[in-house]
Amino acid sequence: MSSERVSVELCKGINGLDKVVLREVRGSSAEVYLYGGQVTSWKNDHGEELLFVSNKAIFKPPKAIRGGIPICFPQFASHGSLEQHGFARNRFWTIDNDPPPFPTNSSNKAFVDLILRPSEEDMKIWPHSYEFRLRVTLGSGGDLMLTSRIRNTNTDGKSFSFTFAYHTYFSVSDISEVRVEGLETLDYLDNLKEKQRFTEQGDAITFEFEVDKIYLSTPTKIAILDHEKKRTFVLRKDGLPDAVVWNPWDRKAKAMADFGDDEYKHMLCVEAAAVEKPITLKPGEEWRGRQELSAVPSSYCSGQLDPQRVLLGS
Ligand SMILES: O=P(O)(O)OC[C@H]1O[C@@H](O)[C@H](O)[C@@H](O)[C@@H]1O
Repeated sequence: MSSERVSVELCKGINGLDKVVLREVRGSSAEVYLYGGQVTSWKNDHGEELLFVSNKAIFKPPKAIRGGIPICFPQFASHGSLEQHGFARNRFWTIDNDPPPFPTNSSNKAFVDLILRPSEEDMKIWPHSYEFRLRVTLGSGGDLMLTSRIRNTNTDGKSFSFTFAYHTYFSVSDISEVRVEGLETLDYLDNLKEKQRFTEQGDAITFEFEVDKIYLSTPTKIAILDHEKKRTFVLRKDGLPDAVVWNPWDRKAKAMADFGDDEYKHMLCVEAAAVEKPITLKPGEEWRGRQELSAVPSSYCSGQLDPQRVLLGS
């Protein structure tokens, strides 16, 4: 799994949990815990951490790791009868050494393939047979790509439906200096208002209090601008029409045992998701959902991403 250009190493992480470390030749890296199939670190070629993981994160089952990129499957949040965000994030995944071929070319890239199949206990709470294959790839420019392939392997002829999210926690310098572009004017369901539907106003999204919204039918590209860090995250997605934006703010932060009281200032979740319309698979069918993250240095001032706004002077 390694070449002279890139490396992929299986080693022990916190509490002796297995993790895979991906390294790219220019120095960027990523870490993936087999517990949860969860990316917990993504660093650029200066060694700067780009994802948020709480200082109070508990790296111990059954609690999901607070930060990085938890996988929400087969249920997003409380949109169903399963535990919050489903169970994939607190199961042990295994390395898949012989995955079916991928259409994308991963040569010269550091990647790892993981797989999750249901245990007998899982079948009691969600009575479906599936294969969930996750490929995590670190691109040559340090981009981080996650591709999920979920296949219905039921032998009883039954379809199943699920909701899904890559629950990405971005590390930001100061939440009050952050804006999200690409979600303006869209409809969203507000989790803080009994999932009622509203329409976002025209401006880019900024943060002054708790936010927990599911934006619907979003564009494939969303930008998260961190003015203080002079960094822009670009999230590209495929197969995932929705985008969740979450920051717990101070009151909810205090209520979470595995999250520091002030840490809400330094994180923002923007989650490529399929929530409003669950994905349904017949036996033998496979679904794919892809998220690609890049972090680019920027000197963006408000509105510079959109030349139209600069012209209008708003
Ligand atoms: O604490 P958890 O289960 O990891 O969930 C964190 C948050 O995850 C977000 O995706 C949800 O929209 C929020 O409602 C939820 O509070």
